[in-house]
Amino acid sequence: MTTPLAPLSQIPAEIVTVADYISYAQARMTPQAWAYLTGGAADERLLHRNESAYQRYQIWPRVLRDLTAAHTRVSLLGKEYAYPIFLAPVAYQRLAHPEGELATALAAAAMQTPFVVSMQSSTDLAVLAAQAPGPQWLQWYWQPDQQASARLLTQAVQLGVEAIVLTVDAPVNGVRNREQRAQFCLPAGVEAVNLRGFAPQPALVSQAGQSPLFGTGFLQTAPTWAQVAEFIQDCPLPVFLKGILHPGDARQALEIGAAGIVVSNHGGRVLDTAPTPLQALPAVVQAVGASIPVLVDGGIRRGTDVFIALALGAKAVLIGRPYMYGLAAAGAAGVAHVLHILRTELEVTMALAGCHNLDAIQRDCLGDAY
Ligand SMILES: Cc1cc2nc3c(=O)[nH]c(=O)nc-3n(C[C@H](O)[C@H](O)[C@H](O)COP(=O)(O)O)c2cc1C
Ligand SMILES: CC(C)CC(=O)C(=O)O
Repeated sequence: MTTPLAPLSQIPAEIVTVADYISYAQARMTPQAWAYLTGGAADERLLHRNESAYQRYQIWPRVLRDLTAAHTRVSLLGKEYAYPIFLAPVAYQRLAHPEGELATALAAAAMQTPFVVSMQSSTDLAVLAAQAPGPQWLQWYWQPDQQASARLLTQAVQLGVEAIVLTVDAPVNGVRNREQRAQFCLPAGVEAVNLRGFAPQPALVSQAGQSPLFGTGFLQTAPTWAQVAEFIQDCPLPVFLKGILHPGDARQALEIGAAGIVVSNHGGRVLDTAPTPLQALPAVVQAVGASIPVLVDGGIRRGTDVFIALALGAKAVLIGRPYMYGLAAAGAAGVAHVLHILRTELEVTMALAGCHNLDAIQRDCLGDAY
């Protein structure tokens, strides 16, 4: 087996797109970690559809508009962000780079954009808060251990976390065949450090003849609407729900007091036959109206993709794998460069589509989907 290369100390001039990072990232990870990072569920159809969905739209060029005061600022929950491209929660980032989440947090701070830290972060939340000054949100999986949950939430508030992003689409991992084939497991030294002290989750039973999931106790850790409503009510921070696709679920999220929604299929890692976020987005936006912000993630690889998502009603987007490619290839500099590439592409797209700010990006900027 070939040993992964060391991270790049300088970014080569030939890396000019997100896709250019892929081969550099792969050469710097073990095949097992690569399977975890890039894989999707089952046959990975959705993983590919998430990206190809963006190719169904065209963007109308509009000419001769005044762009002298153009900007990409976006207001969310009473705060202004420089541009609408945020970093999605990705677990165990020390699989990609020895500095893991700390490198990502430093890049996010330098690039002035929120980093949603995964609850399964391989770096301590306190270390991130102490060493990286940028806005941090915390992704959350509802936990049956209420005492440990309350302790972590209190700590997050004290550390200045600005919002909670409660992931609701993965009560159980999808069937991840690529990970299984690669026999992925966490290497020594990479663990969910913020969950130390939490009661262990029941294990899935996989003996022939026994129900592998139902009745094992595993789903006792899966929350219901009532538990999420209670969580939102008790939480001192605004709570986004991540992993909503159906407009009925979006309405229910609004009813129970969610501060926002992330339309997502978990990057194609849960149910391979789910709709793409881009397909689901317009109906979700219609269901909740202007009352709460709707964000979207999954398959965004170009600034034009960001533009299309905004035109279909998203307030901002999140990226997952793109910044992990940057992280694996070149640490904090790679993450920052990926953000810079996408931000540049978005601004160029806006200029060519005649949009001087994000409010100008509307549905009629797009040609019909085919
Ligand atoms: C390796 C990996 C780990 C992830 N870990 C989490 C996680 O801990 N919590 C979560 O809510 N979503 C997680 N996600 C999903 C991402 O937050 C996001 O929804 C997805 O990556 C977006 O799709 P994209 O990778 O095409 O940008 C993970 C995704 C990847 C690729
Ligand atoms: C620890 C995992 C459940 C993190 C995750 O959400 C993922 O791998 O997609």
